[in-house]
Amino acid sequence: MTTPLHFNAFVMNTGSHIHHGQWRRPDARQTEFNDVQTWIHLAKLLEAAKFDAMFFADVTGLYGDSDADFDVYVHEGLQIPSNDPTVLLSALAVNTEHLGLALTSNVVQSHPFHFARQVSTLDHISNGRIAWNVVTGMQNNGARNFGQAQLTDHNERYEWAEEYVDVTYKLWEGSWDEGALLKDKEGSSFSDPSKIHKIYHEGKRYSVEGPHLPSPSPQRTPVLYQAGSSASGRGFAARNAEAVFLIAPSPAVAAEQISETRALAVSHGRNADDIKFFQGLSFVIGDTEEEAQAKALEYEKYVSVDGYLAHMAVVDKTGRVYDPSTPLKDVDTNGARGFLEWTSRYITDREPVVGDLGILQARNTRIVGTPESIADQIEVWQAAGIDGVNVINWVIPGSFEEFADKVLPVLRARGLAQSSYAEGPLRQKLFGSPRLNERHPAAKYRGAFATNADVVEQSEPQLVE
Ligand SMILES: Cc1cc2nc3c(=O)[nH]c(=O)nc-3n(C[C@H](O)[C@H](O)[C@H](O)COP(=O)(O)O)c2cc1C
Repeated sequence: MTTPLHFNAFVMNTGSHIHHGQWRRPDARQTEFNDVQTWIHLAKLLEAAKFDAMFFADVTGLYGDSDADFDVYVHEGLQIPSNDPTVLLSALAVNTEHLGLALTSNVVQSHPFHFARQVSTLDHISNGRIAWNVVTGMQNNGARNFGQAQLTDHNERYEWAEEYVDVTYKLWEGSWDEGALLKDKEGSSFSDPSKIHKIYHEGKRYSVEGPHLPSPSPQRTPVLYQAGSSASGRGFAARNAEAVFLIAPSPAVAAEQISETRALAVSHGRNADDIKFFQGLSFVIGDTEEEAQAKALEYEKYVSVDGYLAHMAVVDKTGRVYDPSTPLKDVDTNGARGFLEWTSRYITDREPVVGDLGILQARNTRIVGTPESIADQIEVWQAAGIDGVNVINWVIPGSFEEFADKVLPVLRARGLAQSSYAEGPLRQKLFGSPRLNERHPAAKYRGAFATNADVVEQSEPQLVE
């Protein structure tokens, strides 16, 4: 019995998200990222192809340890200019019916009371199709944009995230009981005060009285996405996430990360299959192997080595990207050292240079082949334990159009992709139930504030001004 995989389109509301340089291609429409119609068109295309969700990445600033190379970011359109996905999703919600809509929001960027309200509003607008990718950031510049001197220490960022999600869980799950919203015209009561509660959160960073202002949305808590890979990141994901993202270099590495995180989830009282794992992959599709290889070379002509280097923060101590001809052994950077070492080991027949990093990044997790051979490769990833794929694009909308037209039919014929949407909110489509299960840490807040004096009894009569 084969189990269908889930498919997300991994995008960002910007010109150059992952595969840097490709926006220069004549068929690339990511240059029209400011035009809402670009995204509406893509969302409709994805829905027609029965993708599970459209997943927007986001950042709060520029990459780089020491402000990296500002010129490179600007010339490459490397995540600048970029727009806020949270705002964009409301436009996509009213133009689609079944597609999941996932936003990324960093704990640094908005107060949890405000953020929880925005998400509840979106979940109402979309009839329960919202997911939240919880991130803590990797950018000093992104932290400085929100008044921090620099990026908060790694472990502390995840402690911060724990408090942040805790506030939102209290608001989403605990503040309003079921049946609180009455809209009772004859009885003259809009809502039942005995079923709406303040949360009185007092923590290290936040003090939030409540109640939550929106009434419960279809999912209450949005589907929770996370991509932590460090020990503290994986711990956070094991406790909180319902979907975890990997960009593992091979199925074997993915299998290891998946089994470790599943075991951690079990140690936190959850079931191993309470979390679904999505591997990021990009595809170059040809009708023959030769055609696919030729297309891959053609994509490589557009690769911006500088763009990949700046994204990886492979910059010297003054923040400049290295010249592509610099031997790797001469690179002294605080950026992606692991990838540098891996590249040095991979290229053994000549002196590896900085330019190799860019090309290898473009090839990383790329599958080149016919629809049939791509489906074979996806089966290998599934055997390693993944539940889904985040499809990374070269061009918008072409990469998704091709995947939908050529690869999905082959996957469908093998029982590896859904051919229709299940009923209900996004969580119901993914897990069979619209609300978080009772093993999730947010579930403990259901009914937890019922002993708080209810809102109306507690407040003093107010004069209307
Ligand atoms: C597929 C994927 C998508 C991600 N999207 C974002 C994003 O949109 N914004 C962001 O700040 N970080 C993003 N990250 C980074 C992760 O949130 C996380 O910080 C990173 O994987 C490093 O893990 P660590 O925080 O445990 O060290 C993403 C990571 C992956 C693998």
